[in-house]
Amino acid sequence: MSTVLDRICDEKRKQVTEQKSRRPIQELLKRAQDQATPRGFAKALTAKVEAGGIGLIAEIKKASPSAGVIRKDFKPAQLARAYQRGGATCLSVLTDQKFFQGSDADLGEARSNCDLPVIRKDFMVDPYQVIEARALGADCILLIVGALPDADLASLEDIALGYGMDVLIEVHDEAELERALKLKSPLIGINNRDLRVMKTDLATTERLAPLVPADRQIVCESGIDSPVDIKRMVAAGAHRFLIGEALMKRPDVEMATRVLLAGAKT
Ligand SMILES: O=C(O)c1ccccc1NCC(=O)[C@H](O)[C@H](O)COP(=O)(O)O
Repeated sequence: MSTVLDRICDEKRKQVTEQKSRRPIQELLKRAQDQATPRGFAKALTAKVEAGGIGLIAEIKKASPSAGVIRKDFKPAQLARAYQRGGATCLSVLTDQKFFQGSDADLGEARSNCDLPVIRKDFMVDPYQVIEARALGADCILLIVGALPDADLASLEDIALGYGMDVLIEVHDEAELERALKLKSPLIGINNRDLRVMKTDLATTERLAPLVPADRQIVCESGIDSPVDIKRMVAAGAHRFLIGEALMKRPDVEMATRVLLAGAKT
């Protein structure tokens, strides 16, 4: 039976084929080359954690397959500024249109309105999208182990690293973690959301975190809703967090970010 992740990736493959005929790769390569150096996504997270803080990747997410529309008043520039003022270390911007109601323009708008490093949160299945991410200014990309064979993961990772971008490698179980550890990137995202059945369980991080070697950095992803959740995940060994819905559903995103981070400290 096909899962939501399968459907999203199939759709991506179709979109990329269309995009390649509309915008030739040469044009993208030139734009990617012309971008300023990436802002240092992993480095910013590590600096925050080494200073004793929580490395928060705050997500700009209008809608999702699991929640439907999360935020009607959706202005990426304002949200980016609010997240930065609230104490986020990095931003995640969902650029998928069909399933998340995001866009490439959201990424540009968010990034140009703050100083934070930004991950292009999308479903990468083709080198074209990685080059496109850099052409849009992204500082990091996401690779989902469950979506791609090892050889594709390695080649997409190499392209991103070649541009000086960081790569967040996302896993959901032990077998995917084993495959992730064959790659070069230190950032290992443990997704608490099972993308096959759309259920979220923080016990996923508790189970997998002890299996992540000390030279890799865990990013705890999805389903974090409160300071209590953060403290529970810190106890499991995670100090970097990717949080979307819990912040996006609050009218005052800056205050919600502050409250979450302050509560996690006490
Ligand atoms: O969020 C979804 O419903 C979803 C469905 C299918 C594929 C990916 C999905 N989410 C992407 C993410 O990784 C999350 O947006 C991110 O981890 C933040 O999660 P949350 O804090 O629970 O919004």
